[in-house]
Amino acid sequence: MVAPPDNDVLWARGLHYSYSGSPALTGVSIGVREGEVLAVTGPRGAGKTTLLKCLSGQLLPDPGEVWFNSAPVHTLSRAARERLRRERFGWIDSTPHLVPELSGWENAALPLLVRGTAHRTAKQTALEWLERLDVGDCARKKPNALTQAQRQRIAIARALAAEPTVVFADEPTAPLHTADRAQVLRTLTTAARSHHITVVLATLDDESSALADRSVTLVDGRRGGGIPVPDATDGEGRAACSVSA
Ligand SMILES: Nc1ncnc2c1ncn2[C@@H]1O[C@H](COP(=O)(O)OP(=O)(O)OP(=O)(O)O)[C@@H](O)[C@H]1O
Repeated sequence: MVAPPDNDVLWARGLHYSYSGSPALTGVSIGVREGEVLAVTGPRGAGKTTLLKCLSGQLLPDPGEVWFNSAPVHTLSRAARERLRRERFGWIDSTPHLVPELSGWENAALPLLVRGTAHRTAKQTALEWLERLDVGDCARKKPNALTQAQRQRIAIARALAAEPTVVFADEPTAPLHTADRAQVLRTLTTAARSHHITVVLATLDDESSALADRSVTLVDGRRGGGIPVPDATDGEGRAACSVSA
């Protein structure tokens, strides 16, 4: 086995994945640098979600290798991969999956409470993240009293509140109105950068990938040509990186 480069928080080589014999990834290799926001773009069905699931240990590539912080993920047991996901990764889906019985802040605090964070600290942290995502007024409401956009902002707060090493965001602004999309995505990327959280963002949308440091394209389960983001600077003035082939 070839060891991954030290500065890649995630590194994957030769990823293949098929659903019942139908290929979704056919030999994708990718490195994700620590602290970067990497956009994975490509048309519907290109394999973006499957790639994020392989990188996050939800799916096991067959064959293929995934390394996190220079340690192999693809050889871990299911339980060890679940623990890794719980402790080091966050996931934002294209639709918010909140626990209906819990209030907004309880949903946002859930990963912290599961980790054993003190109740008071978990609540305080969750409330701060809800404020940052402009849903502070939803803290005491149950999901069924909220709009889809409010629920999605809570799901984003939940993913960030636990300050994971990597957040995987699979078309996270899909349920939002166009006017909300850029603002929520900017909040997500700015917050992630200020907390040194790496983001792998699957998106169909050019506006979203413009907020990333780097962009890679999938076409039919393979890497297409990468598009360097010409002048992607965020509020902190971070410069764009070029694509690694
Ligand atoms: N659970 C599944 N069972 C069978 N086929 C699947 C499943 N999930 C994805 N696929 C197929 O695998 C291929 C890649 O899908 P994937 O969802 O990874 O692509 P995507 O780029 O994320 O697409 P989208 O933008 O539509 O979400 C597609 O052909 C899709 O139909």
